[in-house]
Amino acid sequence: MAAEHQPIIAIEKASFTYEGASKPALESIDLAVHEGDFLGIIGPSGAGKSTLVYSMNGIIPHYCKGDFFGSVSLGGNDTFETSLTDLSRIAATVFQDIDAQMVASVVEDEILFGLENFGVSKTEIEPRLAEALASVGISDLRNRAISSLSGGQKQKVAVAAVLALKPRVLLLDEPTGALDPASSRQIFELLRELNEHHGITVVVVEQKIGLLAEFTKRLAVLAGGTLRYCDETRAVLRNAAELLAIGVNVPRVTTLSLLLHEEGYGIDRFAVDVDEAKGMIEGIVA
Ligand SMILES: Nc1ncnc2c1ncn2[C@@H]1O[C@H](COP(=O)(O)OP(=O)(O)OP(=O)(O)O)[C@@H](O)[C@H]1O
Repeated sequence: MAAEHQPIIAIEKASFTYEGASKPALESIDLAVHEGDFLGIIGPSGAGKSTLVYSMNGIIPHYCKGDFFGSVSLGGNDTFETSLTDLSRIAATVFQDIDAQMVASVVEDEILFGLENFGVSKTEIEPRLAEALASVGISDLRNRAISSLSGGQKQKVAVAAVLALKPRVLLLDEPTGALDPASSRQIFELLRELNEHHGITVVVVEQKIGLLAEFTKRLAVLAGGTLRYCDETRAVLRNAAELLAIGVNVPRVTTLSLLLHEEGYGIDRFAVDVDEAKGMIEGIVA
């Protein structure tokens, strides 16, 4: 296979059991993410979503103790054989608890910290810092105290700090968990911009199904440590009854399609957005 066609993340038969746990958090996961993908990961609480992110960025097996089977490669490097430092040059992670992730008290210092740690040369630091702030749209926050920022602004600082490191993959674990709907949407608009115009592969764990439906290209559904679906977002969402049964929400228009189908309206293709729902209802009325 030509190198450019190899997935940037390739997970093969990966299983992981945390030390002391009675059952695996991940079981026999096969998942390939190609460069340019925008993959959403969803599943009920305890499904293994964070564990899957940790296995993509090398925290598993390097940092979390437990039994790891199978293989994961990141940018063609086996995560088992590659140091966390080298892996972090390929994939940058924005963790669930951004307050715990922040190390500095002022925005520009937060970004400088990563650049200095990565050994970026002095002449390159300023342009990278300015570019990272600009690409996230927060150049005006450069000298602000992080403690004075809103949740959405902090999330953008966290994204800028990892973008300055020029990763090929951006991994985010519930980046909108603490945000209101408008700020959540802004974060996804930013992720789309980074994906479409900067060529960054995005993998995001997220509970807000409306955002996943609108912004992601593909969706992976985890439940009980196993991968139940992984396909184009719209194709996955059409499995409305199955998703609801495993505790995953679907867009409201998809639930409506399911209800109409159960009422005997013969819906053969469930709507996943408002336009499709409009077409479906016009069809029924006609
Ligand atoms: N450090 C740990 N030690 C032992 N078990 C753990 C540890 N971290 C997670 N687990 C267990 O592994 C399983 C998967 O957890 P994980 O955090 O990956 O799920 P999740 O889908 O991200 O959940 P949530 O949506 O609640 O964040 C759960 O059963 C959890 O209790």
